[in-house]
Amino acid sequence: MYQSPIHVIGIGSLGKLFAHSLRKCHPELPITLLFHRQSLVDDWDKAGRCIEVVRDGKSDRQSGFNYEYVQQGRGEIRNLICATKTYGTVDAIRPLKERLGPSSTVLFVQNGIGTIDEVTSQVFSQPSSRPNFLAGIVNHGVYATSPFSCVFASPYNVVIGSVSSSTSESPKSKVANTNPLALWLSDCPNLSTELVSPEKLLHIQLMKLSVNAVINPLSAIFDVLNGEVFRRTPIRAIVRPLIAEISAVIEAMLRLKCLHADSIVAGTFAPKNLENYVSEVGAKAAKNSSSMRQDMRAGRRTEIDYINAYIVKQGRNFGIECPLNETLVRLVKEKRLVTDSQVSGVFGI
Ligand SMILES: NC(=O)C1=CN([C@@H]2O[C@H](COP(=O)(O)OP(=O)(O)OC[C@H]3O[C@@H](n4cnc5c(N)ncnc54)[C@H](OP(=O)(O)O)[C@@H]3O)[C@@H](O)[C@H]2O)C=CC1
Ligand SMILES: CC(C)(CO)C(=O)C(=O)O
Repeated sequence: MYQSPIHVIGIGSLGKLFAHSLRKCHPELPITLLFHRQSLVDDWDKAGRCIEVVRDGKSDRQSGFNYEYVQQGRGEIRNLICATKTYGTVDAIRPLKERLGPSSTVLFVQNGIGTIDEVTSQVFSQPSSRPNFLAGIVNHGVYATSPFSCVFASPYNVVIGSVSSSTSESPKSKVANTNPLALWLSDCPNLSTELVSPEKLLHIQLMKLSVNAVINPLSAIFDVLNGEVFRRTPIRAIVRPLIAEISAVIEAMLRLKCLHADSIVAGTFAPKNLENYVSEVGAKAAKNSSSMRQDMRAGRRTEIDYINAYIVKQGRNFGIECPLNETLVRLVKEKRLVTDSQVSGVFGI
């Protein structure tokens, strides 16, 4: 029944959730976990070769996975879920290049935008060698408690669609709802997956990018929970001009893309509407500590290159200056904390 097994690379919080959800819903589906470190083989044995997901305090352990050490793996990969952090994507996909081809599908489940362009140009520069690319926008909240256990802390939904990189032609598969990987995922009750057209996917990706470009860096440099970004007057003062930059860049991108995608709803990315949307999400996730704040606090690399730096880069293509985004990129990269009284000096507002 299942002719095309699934491989998962990036067995972190989301990788575990996706593998566990697929196993639970499709007990017969062959699922292979791809380990990039030899130590994961020992961790896997210690975990009893199970993935544990804890939801509402209840633990559920799923077994029956295959695993491969990436360097030793052989054979075609038909379906791949890539759940690495954005900045680790090219390094994760490159060793799999010879195993992926035009009849493979790769689903990227990541925040931000830009990884598919990098994978296209740095790994699959020949269009004839390129797999189908899907992107998943994940609105769930999951965190890992050990190498093969995680807590499904805030369930919401996943949106999946076909995507084309800006350096390639239009998506090979116009709709995700004929793709087996997308269909298997959409069967999983835990994931609440919606399959959408490439146009709608882009629209939702840009909405999520806007949210992440405001809440993530501001919560990180001021070291506050999400809700404080919209409550604290000095931080709020940055939100409006920051959104004006984001809006100008996204509208320029859409004007270009709308030649091909006229279903994108006009006006959604106008500054006022975008501000309302971003603050609504901020209110819903007010008590969350953003992923960027957590990364910065832990001294880890952040995903700023795929969020605000992406906006700065796109802005340059359209001749749009983005000084606030540039400042945020710099501060986050320097892991610099800012106090309320430093706002006017640092941001010039
Ligand atoms: N967690 C969440 O709730 C959500 C996350 N996201 C996004 O999803 C993406 C993944 O996030 P998350 O699961 O939290 O991240 P994690 O850091 O938990 O997982 C990433 C995993 O990728 C592994 N990895 C790193 N380099 C490679 C490589 N070269 N080959 C294979 N695996 C590699 C890491 O292993 P190692 O331990 O060696 O670093 C780690 O296990 C991010 O873009 C994030 O923003 C989006 C929405 C919600
Ligand atoms: C929506 C938000 C800001 C929730 O915390 C998020 O996606 C993140 O932290 O990366």
